[in-house]
Amino acid sequence: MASSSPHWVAPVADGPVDATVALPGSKSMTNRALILAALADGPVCVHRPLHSRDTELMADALRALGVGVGEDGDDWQILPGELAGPARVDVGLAGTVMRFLPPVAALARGEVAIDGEPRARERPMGPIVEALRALGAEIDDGGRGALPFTVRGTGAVAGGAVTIDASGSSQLVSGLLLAAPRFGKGVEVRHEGPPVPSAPHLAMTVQMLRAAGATVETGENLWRVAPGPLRGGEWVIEPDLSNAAQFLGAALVAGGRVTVPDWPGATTQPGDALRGLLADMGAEVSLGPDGLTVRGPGAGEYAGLEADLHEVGELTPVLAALAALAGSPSRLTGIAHLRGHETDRLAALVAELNRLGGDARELPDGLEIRPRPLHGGVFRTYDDHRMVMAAAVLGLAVPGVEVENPGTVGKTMPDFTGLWASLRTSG
Ligand SMILES: O=C(O)C1=C[C@@H](OP(=O)(O)O)[C@@H](O)[C@H](O)C1
Ligand SMILES: C=C(OP(=O)(O)O)C(=O)O
Repeated sequence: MASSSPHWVAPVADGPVDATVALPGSKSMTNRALILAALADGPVCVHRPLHSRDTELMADALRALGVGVGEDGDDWQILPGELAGPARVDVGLAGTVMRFLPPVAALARGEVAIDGEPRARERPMGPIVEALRALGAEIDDGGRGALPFTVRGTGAVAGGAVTIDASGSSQLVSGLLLAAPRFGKGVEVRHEGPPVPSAPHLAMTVQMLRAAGATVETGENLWRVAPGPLRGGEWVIEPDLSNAAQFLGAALVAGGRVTVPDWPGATTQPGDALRGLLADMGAEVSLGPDGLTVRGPGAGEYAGLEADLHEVGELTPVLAALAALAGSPSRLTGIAHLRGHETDRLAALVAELNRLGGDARELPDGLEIRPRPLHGGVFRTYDDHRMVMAAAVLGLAVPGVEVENPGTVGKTMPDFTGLWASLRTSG
C-alpha cells in the first residue's frame, strides 16, 4: 500500500495499564462468512463484521461478481446473486482475498481479472491456481503461478480430487474448501509436502462450512467437502483474538491489567493460544464473565518464550516485540512460512528490532531474540499491519519509537491508534 503518512510516535506507558479494550471482529471469520454468504441459497446477515481494508476488499470483490453487499448499521447484508464477469478484482495485500476469491470467480460466468499490490504478486499462489485447473477451471496466469491472472469462468466447476502442497499457506486449502459445496463433485483436497501451517484456521474453515450446512470430512492432510447447498441466515463474528495480542501484551510490558471482553469460551481462532503463551511468559491469565484478563509485571520482569508457533504464525510480530523486552532470551520456531506473509516477517523483525539496538537473529525456521536495552528510532513497517502493532508494544517501554506508515495497520484494525490510546485512559 503506497502511503506517505507521517510517522506515529508510539506512546510510552506512564505507569501500569488498567484497561478494558473491546476489539473489532475477526478478519478471518468475516472474510469466510462473506464467501459462504455469497455462495448461499438465501440472504445472509453478518453481525459485528470487521470493517477494515481486507474485509472491504472482499466485499468489493464479491460486489464486482454480482453479489449484493449492503450495510445495515454495522452489519453486512449479503444478497447472493448469479456470479458473473467481466469483472476486475483487487486483492490488495489480503491473503484471504487472494486465496478465497479465485475459486468463487471460477464459479462465475465470464472473465474475472485478479491482481493486487506488488507484494501480493510474490505471495504463494501457484498451488491453488494448479488445483483449480485440475478441478476444471480455466485460468490464464501467463505461466507465472502467481498474480495477476484471469479466471475464465463458465458458470460451473467440475470439482473432484486434487493434491496440493499447502506448506506455504493454509489459505491455499481453505480457499478450495470454502467454494467446494458449489463444485459439481465437491472436492477432496490432499496435502503433500512439509506440514501445513495454521491448523486453527483450517479448523475454522471446516467449522464455518459445517455451520452453513456443508458436509465436510477430514483426515490427516485430507479434507473432503460434498456438493450441496449452503444456507442463508446469520453469522455473528467473534472479536479478533489475534488482534488482542498487542493489547494483552501491553499488560506484560507496562505492568498492570488488560481485559478483552467477549472472549469466546470455545473458538477456532489461533489467538486463543495467547492464553497459554502469555502465561508461559509469566503473565497471570484468567478467563471469566468479563472476558479474558491478563496481568503482567512490566518490561524485563517476565520470561522469554520458547515456542513452536507453526499453528499460530500471525501472533509472531507482537510476540517478538514482547520477547525483545523480556527478562530472558526467546526462541520462536516453526514459522519459516512467515517469509511469504505481508512482508518477509522474519527479516523485517530482525532488521527493525536490531535497528533499535536489539539482538535478534533469524533461524532457518524462526527467530532467536535476546533482550537488550533498546533506544528510540524509526521503525519501518513494510506495509505490514502487525509490524505497526509490534512497534506499539516496543514503544510502551522505549521512548522515541517512530512508526513509519502507521496507516498500514488499517489492513485489519483501522482504529488501532485510537484503541491504543485508550489503554492509557480507560480502566
Ligand atoms: O485463513 C486465514 O484466515 C488465515 C490463515 C493464516 O495464513 P497462513 O496459513 O498463510 O499463515 C494466517 O496467517 C492469516 O492471517 C489468516
Ligand atoms: C498473514 C496475515 O494476513 P493475510 O490474511 O494477508 O495472510 C496476518 O494477518 O497476519
